[in-house]
Amino acid sequence: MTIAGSDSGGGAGIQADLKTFQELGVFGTSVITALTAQNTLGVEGIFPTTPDFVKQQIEVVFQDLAVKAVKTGMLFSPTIIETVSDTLKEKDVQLVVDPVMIAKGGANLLQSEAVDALKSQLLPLATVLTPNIPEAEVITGMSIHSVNEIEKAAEKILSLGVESVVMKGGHLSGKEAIDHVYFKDGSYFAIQSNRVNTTQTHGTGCTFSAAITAFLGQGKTLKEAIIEAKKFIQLAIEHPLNIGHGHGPTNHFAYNQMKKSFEVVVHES
Ligand SMILES: Nc1ncnc2c1ncn2[C@@H]1O[C@H](COP(=O)(O)OP(=O)(O)O)[C@@H](O)[C@H]1O
Ligand SMILES: Cc1ncc(COP(=O)(O)OP(=O)(O)O)c(N)n1
Repeated sequence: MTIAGSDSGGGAGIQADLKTFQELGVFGTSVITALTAQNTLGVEGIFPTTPDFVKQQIEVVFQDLAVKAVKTGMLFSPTIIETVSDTLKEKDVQLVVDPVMIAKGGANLLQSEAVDALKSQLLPLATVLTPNIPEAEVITGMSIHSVNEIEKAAEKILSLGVESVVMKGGHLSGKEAIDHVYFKDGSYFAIQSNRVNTTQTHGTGCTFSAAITAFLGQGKTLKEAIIEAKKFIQLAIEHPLNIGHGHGPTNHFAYNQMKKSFEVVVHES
């Protein structure tokens, strides 16, 4: 299940999640928290769903279908976060939280007053949190520029009650795109791939977290799911569709077309 906003342009949000689920052979269900009028150039409008209707969508799906894993994306407001948290805490599922805050074009996809609810209500339910660097900075109140600061921020995030955190390196510079993964039990690994010099990165975070969710739903361990999701997003970025006039979407077909010839580098400590 994905609980997220709709991207009318199809590159991020619910649409990216369902395309990822489909490519990975997983039956996707969706709970829409907001409609956005959006394309590769930016977000032009946001129309949130009422919290009661968000709850109704979740309950109706759970009453009928055996949901194995859930991800959250754009949740927009404190009341939607409270509703999603209250509803999910009754369910026995693995939860991937992508703390979507600001779109690449600069639009606010999470009201600033919603950050407290995210931290206090949703994060304690998360199997894994997948912040990019700016999101990790908002959650921790720290500024993050080095691996040392990434580790300190991860410790702070783990203290909020999440089981594990993937500190995504997409927003840093360097020849490699490195994601650092920390677990509550103190274990750690990092996954490294070549940084692609491209503007075709709309929806990278949504696609990556949806792939983790799909692999968890198929029964992979969290570590296996994160590593395989990194392959999915790397191939999706490396083979862009080159559509639209702004930040184009990633290519959800690439993993199935090319995965046999590709591995990412995993560092353990
Ligand atoms: N230019 C890039 N080349 C290779 N991998 C990237 C690139 N940009 C992002 N990634 C990867 O895509 C995933 C999503 O990261 P990121 O873009 O930081 O998330 P978000 O969309 O939330 O900002 C991460 O695994 C990150 O390492
Ligand atoms: C409806 C919706 N949800 C999430 C996002 C942000 O997605 P993300 O994967 O972080 O990609 P960018 O916005 O950074 O390209 C969105 N734009 N719309």
